[in-house]
Amino acid sequence: MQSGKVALGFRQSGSHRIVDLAECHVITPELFSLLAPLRRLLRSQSGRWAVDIELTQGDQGIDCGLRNFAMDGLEATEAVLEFAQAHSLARVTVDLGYGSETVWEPEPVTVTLGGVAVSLPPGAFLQATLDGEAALVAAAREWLAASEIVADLFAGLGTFAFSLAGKVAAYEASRDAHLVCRLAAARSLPSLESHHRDLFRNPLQPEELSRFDGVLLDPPRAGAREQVAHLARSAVDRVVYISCNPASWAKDARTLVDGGFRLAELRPVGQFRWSTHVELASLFLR
Ligand SMILES: C[S@@+](CC[C@H](N)C(=O)[O-])C[C@H]1O[C@@H](n2cnc3c(N)ncnc32)[C@H](O)[C@@H]1O
Repeated sequence: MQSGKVALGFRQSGSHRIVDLAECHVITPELFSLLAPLRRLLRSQSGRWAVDIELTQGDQGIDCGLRNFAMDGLEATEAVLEFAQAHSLARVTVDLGYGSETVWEPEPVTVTLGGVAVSLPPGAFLQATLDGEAALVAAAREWLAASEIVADLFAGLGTFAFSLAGKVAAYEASRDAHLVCRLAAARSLPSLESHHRDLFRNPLQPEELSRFDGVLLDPPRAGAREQVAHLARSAVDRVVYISCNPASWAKDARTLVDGGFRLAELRPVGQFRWSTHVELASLFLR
């Protein structure tokens, strides 16, 4: 955004250039319909800004997070509130470098995971699309149907944990995500326990893993080198590995195979249409 001129869209592949979106067949029509009003809102701000905008469809409507957005003074604040009200947004948060500040949230925002409403912390990780999420969850449910107690590692808000049939112990490093998962589980799914844990620095040890008859992991792009090394040395014989990065998945898969696992099934999930990005759902057995 530069003195009244606004380019609103995604970055061009391999570049910092923003491609100003005229149409988009990737995001949902509901999200796309917000782009014109967002352009008007951004145009009302003075100066040169690179604003990061995050739009999420929650149970109550659209959650809009604005980062590096100068909401200085009463007029700017009123413009944001009018924008939120006019478009029936579920929430607007503004982050000027000190964390997300909620400026509009008539009702607490939730997302429903496995039938359970879970509070949505601003900026929390969610799978990018509902159908991508459904395909990944279906694979996990199928492969872990007979498991009585499952560890869900890198669990986030509980996308998988709330959808699995047996008892689940969820492990997650983000405090916000762990706390909302714990709260929703206490209210609606007592068979789910949520643990706050950094699995890079403090992965589950082979003896801790021995109480599980299935382990699901869904790490960030870097993969889960330390955790997978412990899994390879554990007594666990069923691992469901969900990955957003085939390169780190391949390295971790090598470690599992060297530890005696075989790759029983692999399902690519094209969650990001018209991109080369692919998610993997995989089942390792021994
Ligand atoms: C790809 S997301 C998956 C989240 C969840 N499984 C889902 O489908 O919504 C990876 C998750 O790993 C968490 N994470 C990142 N580094 C971590 C670490 N060192 N230990 C534990 N969790 C971590 C992130 O906060 C994020 O929630």
